[in-house]
Amino acid sequence: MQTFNGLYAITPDTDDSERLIEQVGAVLDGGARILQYRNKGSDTVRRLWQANILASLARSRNALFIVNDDVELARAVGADGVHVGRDDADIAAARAALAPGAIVGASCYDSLELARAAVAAGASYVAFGAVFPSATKPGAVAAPLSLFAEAASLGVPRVAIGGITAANAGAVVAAGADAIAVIGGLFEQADPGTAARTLAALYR
Ligand SMILES: Cc1ncc(COP(=O)(O)OP(=O)(O)O)c(N)n1
Ligand SMILES: Cc1nc(C(=O)O)sc1CCOP(=O)(O)O
Ligand SMILES: [Mg+2]
Repeated sequence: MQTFNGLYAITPDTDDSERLIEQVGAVLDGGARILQYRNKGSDTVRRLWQANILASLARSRNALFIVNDDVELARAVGADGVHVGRDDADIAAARAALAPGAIVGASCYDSLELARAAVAAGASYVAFGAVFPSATKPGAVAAPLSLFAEAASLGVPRVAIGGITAANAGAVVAAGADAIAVIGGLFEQADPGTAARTLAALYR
């Protein structure tokens, strides 16, 4: 797998494809190394269309492209991988459905035990969150930053998610997160490109 670290941008739910493409282009140009297509609201046709365009955009910037939840969509657009949580496909099934070497990321919430099990099941990276209160997912469980040091021995990249912004991301990086996954801290900002540049700089 190409080095998996840095700014991990996750798309907001939107039907406005034109704006989404413009914002994602700016975020990739700002230094995001990984892009996740996450869209819980649009219909299947629009999701396929958006995912295809964003996959090309990510490829053109040498960024990894991951699809949230939907293994079939990941296959259909030739994504680098998929991200699954507790309500999604299991890790082994996702891996079996994708090309050899595909990335399968796993949500582990606030649980080191879940992370150990995910790695044993073949996860390529583990994600802990929410590290800060998230307006995108207000009900998310709170995950302490101490998890990142505790998970160092797992031997896979550790991703932080939830409420991450330019104002608090330094603490997450200092705690040991290999990547910071961000929605609102990019796509709810007046200038997503500048926000991306600020967040990506924490890994340089
Ligand atoms: C990088 C990353 N981490 C966590 C999640 C959350 O996944 P999940 O718990 O399945 O919740 P939904 O995103 O599907 O609402 C993620 N998508 N990406
Ligand atoms: C999709 C998601 N998963 C979370 C978890 O804790 O597992 S928090 C979250 C929302 C992330 O968006 P924002 O950067 O706007 O807070
Ligand atoms: Mg999910």
